[in-house]
Formats: sequence, structure tokens, C-alpha cells
Amino acid sequence: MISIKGLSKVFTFNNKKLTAVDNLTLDIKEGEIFGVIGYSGAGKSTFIRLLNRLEEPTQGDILIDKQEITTLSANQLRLARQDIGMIFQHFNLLWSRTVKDNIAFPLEIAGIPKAKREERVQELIDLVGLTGRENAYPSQLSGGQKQRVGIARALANNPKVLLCDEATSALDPETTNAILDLLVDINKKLGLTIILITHEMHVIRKICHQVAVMEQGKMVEQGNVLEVFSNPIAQVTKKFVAQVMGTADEGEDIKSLQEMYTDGKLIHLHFVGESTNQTLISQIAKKFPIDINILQGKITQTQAGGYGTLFVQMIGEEEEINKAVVFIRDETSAEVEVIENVN
Ligand SMILES: Nc1ncnc2c1ncn2[C@@H]1O[C@H](COP(=O)(O)OP(=O)(O)OP(=O)(O)O)[C@@H](O)[C@H]1O
Repeated sequence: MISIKGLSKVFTFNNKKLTAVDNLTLDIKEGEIFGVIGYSGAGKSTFIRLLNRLEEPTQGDILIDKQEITTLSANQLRLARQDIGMIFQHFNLLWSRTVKDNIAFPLEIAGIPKAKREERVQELIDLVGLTGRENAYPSQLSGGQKQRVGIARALANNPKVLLCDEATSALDPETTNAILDLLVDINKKLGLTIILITHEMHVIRKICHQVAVMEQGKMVEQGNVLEVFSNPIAQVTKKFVAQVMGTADEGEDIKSLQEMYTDGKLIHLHFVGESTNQTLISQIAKKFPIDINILQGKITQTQAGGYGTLFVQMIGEEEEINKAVVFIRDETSAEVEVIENVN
């Protein structure tokens, strides 16, 4: 669907050159939610703005739905942009226009007749959950409602791709979740390909299928979200994963658990994907005459399934505990590690 090759952007100011986007090559599949994460200054905004040429690339190719974006004339680009919707951190609404007139704006530019426009606007208002607010002005709306208007406006011309530039960064956590749910809903209903940039791993965890990590203009790591969560390689990726999993100092956690729980065995369980859906703990409790004490853990959901770790203490006959560990290792998809045998 989208194929980017050797994409670079060099800014020149005060006779100095700054490479904001440095030779990026990546592919994005149709219907995918693709997240790019990085700290401030990594080049995320520049990258996403290159895709619809709000920023002109210095070098490289951008193929969107078989169309080479970098060589389009101004007129061709205007048409191509109807297939590439965009939403922004600060919404970029027209303050003197009502909700419905903001959403109608791109339809007016595309020359859609009034009756058809009104029908489409109502459809979009219903889709984004703003029914009843048609005649409100942006200043009368909450942040979440403003972003809903932004989303409806971006979808007005039935784009194939939606670019989201830090779309939830100005919103509180609850509103962020509601907007992210709406994006997933739209992705599923319309099969829309979504590319988003963010500095929050929570956003990636909650809605993305694929993630790329950006640092100093380069993509330093890329993969499906579960893979990257399970096995972050770059230092910057490890920091982002720790943002949602709190695993930055697991070594310290293990040490203090060992000191606090000295009976039986301390077990570290690691779940990836489907395995979190299994009723693992209750199965073990039923099958083996041991007690299981849940000590610490975090399991979180991604678009591809759950991911997480759990520390438990197993108390009982050593032979039974060993059988339980073998059962988890051989019969389930969870990974199991015995931290310490105190007995
Ligand atoms: N128009 C411009 N002229 C010169 N330098 C720019 C311009 N736009 C961005 N930069 C520089 O390019 C680098 C990348 O900026 P960019 O805004 O793309 O990063 P970002 O990851 O989106 O960060 P933030 O989230 O803070 O916006 C930064 O060093 C920035 O100062």
C-alpha cells in the first residue's frame, strides 16, 4: 500500500544543515495501523508531513497506492491529497465555522453538490459520535469532540490513508482512549490504513499493529507490536517499552521478591499473544496440590493479543511444584522460569 524508499529531509538554516529524516525505507500494508514512536526532535512530525508533501522531501520515493507522490505536480498533488486524510495535535479547525461546516469544507473544495455534501456530513457526524452537535462552534466543544470533528473532516473524501500527527497528545487520558477506540473502529469499519506518530507507548500498545522507533531521523527498530514489546533491542525501544510495562528495573524487583518470599519457589511467567487468554493459574491450582500466591505482574493488551509477565510463588511439595512447572513449559504457550528454589 505504502512503500517508502531512501526518504530524507535536510533543513538548511543559518548556513547549517540538519538532517531531520535520514534515509528511511519502509513498507506499510493496506489496512494496517502503523505507529512511529520517538522522543521530541526525533523527526516524527517531519516524517509524517513528508508523506503528503506538507514538507518537500530532499531525497527519496513515496509510493502510496501505486502513485509516486514525490513527482506529482501541484494540481495532481491536490487530487492525491483527497486520498490522504490528516489529523493534527491541535485539531486545526476553522473557528468561525460550525461542526457541520468544518466537515463540509473539504467536500466544498472537491466540488461536491450541496445535497450530497449534507448527506455525507451527516454520515460522518454519526460515524464519529457527534450527533446533536452539528451546529456547535469549535469553541463550544471539548478537546475530544474537536478531534472527532478533525477525524470526520479528514474522512470526508473517503481517503485510503489517514495520517495522525500526535492526534491525542493534547487530550487527557480518558479522552485519549476514546479517540483511540474511534480510530480502531474506523480502521476496522472502513479498512483504512492509518499512520500515526506519537511519543507515548500507550498509544502504540493500544491500537497499532506495527511499530517503528525513530531516533535522530532514523528508524532504529521496526516490527509487529508484540515482537517489539517482547524483545526490544535498541536502548531507546527498551525505554519506551518500560513506559507501559514498568520493567526497567526487573532485576531489582526480583531481588526484593526473593527477600520477601522465602517459601517454595519463585516463578517468573512470561505471556505473549494468545497465552494470556488461557486460564493458566486456575488450571494449575486444579491439577496440582500446591498453593499459588500471585506476587507481582503486569499484563497488557495489544491489537495482536496480550503481553506481560507475572511473578508467582508456588508453595507445596517440591515434586508437585516441579510437575506444575513442566506442565506450564510443555502444555501451554507461556514461558516459565524458576527464579529460586528456597527449599
Ligand atoms: N522547518 C524547519 N526548519 C529547520 N529545522 C526544522 C524544521 N522543522 C523541524 N526541524 C528540526 O528537525 C528536527 C526534527 O523535528 P521534528 O519536529 O520532525 O521532530 P519530532 O520528533 O516530531 O519532535 P516533536 O514531537 O518535538 O515535534 C528537529 O531538530 C527540528 O528542530
